[in-house]
Amino acid sequence: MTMTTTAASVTPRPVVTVRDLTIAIGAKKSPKRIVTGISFDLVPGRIQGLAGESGSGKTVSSLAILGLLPANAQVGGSIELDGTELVGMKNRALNTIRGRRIAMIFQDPSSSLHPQITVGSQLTDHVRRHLKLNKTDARARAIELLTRVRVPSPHEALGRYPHQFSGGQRQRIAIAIALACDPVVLLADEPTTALDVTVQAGILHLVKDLAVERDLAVLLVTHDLGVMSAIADDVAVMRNGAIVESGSREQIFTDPQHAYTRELLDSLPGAQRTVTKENSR
Ligand SMILES: Nc1ncnc2c1ncn2[C@@H]1O[C@H](COP(=O)(O)OP(=O)(O)OP(=O)(O)O)[C@@H](O)[C@H]1O
Repeated sequence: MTMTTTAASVTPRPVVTVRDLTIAIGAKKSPKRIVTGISFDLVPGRIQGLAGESGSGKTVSSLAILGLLPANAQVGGSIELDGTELVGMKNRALNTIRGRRIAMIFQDPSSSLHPQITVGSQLTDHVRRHLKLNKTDARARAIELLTRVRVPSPHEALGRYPHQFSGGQRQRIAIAIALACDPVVLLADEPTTALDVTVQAGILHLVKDLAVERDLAVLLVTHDLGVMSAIADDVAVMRNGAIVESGSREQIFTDPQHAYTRELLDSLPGAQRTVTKENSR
């Protein structure tokens, strides 16, 4: 007898919905339009990619989700987190969401790590502040997180400073801090761009595994289509502040519809293009 089930085909409800997002930055009377009405969803357990060349508006869009745009930015449209509107939300309210429900990692892990504070203190201060854990529980949590992101010798790592780790390990530590409060959303902006190719794959697979095991909705921002094809489930391609095409990874990489997407794929070096296509099957 053949068993059929519909459960596997049901995509979970998005935790973040971005609708008609517009962003302009600059003087009130003549701001520069940077994002011109983009829409996408972030779904638990899935990785949504935002691709496109430098300056297309990827970073600005992800910063808008965190409410981290400069004061002279004008934001229109809607960004909902579990039904709560974030656009126009007061900074104080946003502060409780940032780092707690929505976390972010950046290209340069050093930007999320204090150079003069031990890794242990950075992790335990974070969980003690947000989760109100006592010292012992915070330390146990820090070790558990470092173990999960596969930082070698987690107990010793707690007493070391960021510069005593390699770039890849620093990014793992930044990921541990990002995960410390069990966020529902992870924004990853060029998380492997500063790393050696050999180190990149490990970080990408970690992000992918974490998305699945923690039901984390991930926004992966990168200009690198090789990175995108390695782990994204869905891809939106941005150009000049607009999304020109979006679809599943497979569709974007094997059957691109928009001329600009084809142009981006064609600009990849031959070998990488083959890998990228193979990754997406
Ligand atoms: N604070 C700001 N004030 C004025 N313009 C800005 C500001 N931040 C970004 N921009 C402009 O917004 C546009 C989009 O920048 P953004 O960083 O989002 O691009 P990107 O697609 O992420 O590219 P990259 O990978 O190079 O960061 C660029 O033209 C940039 O100069």
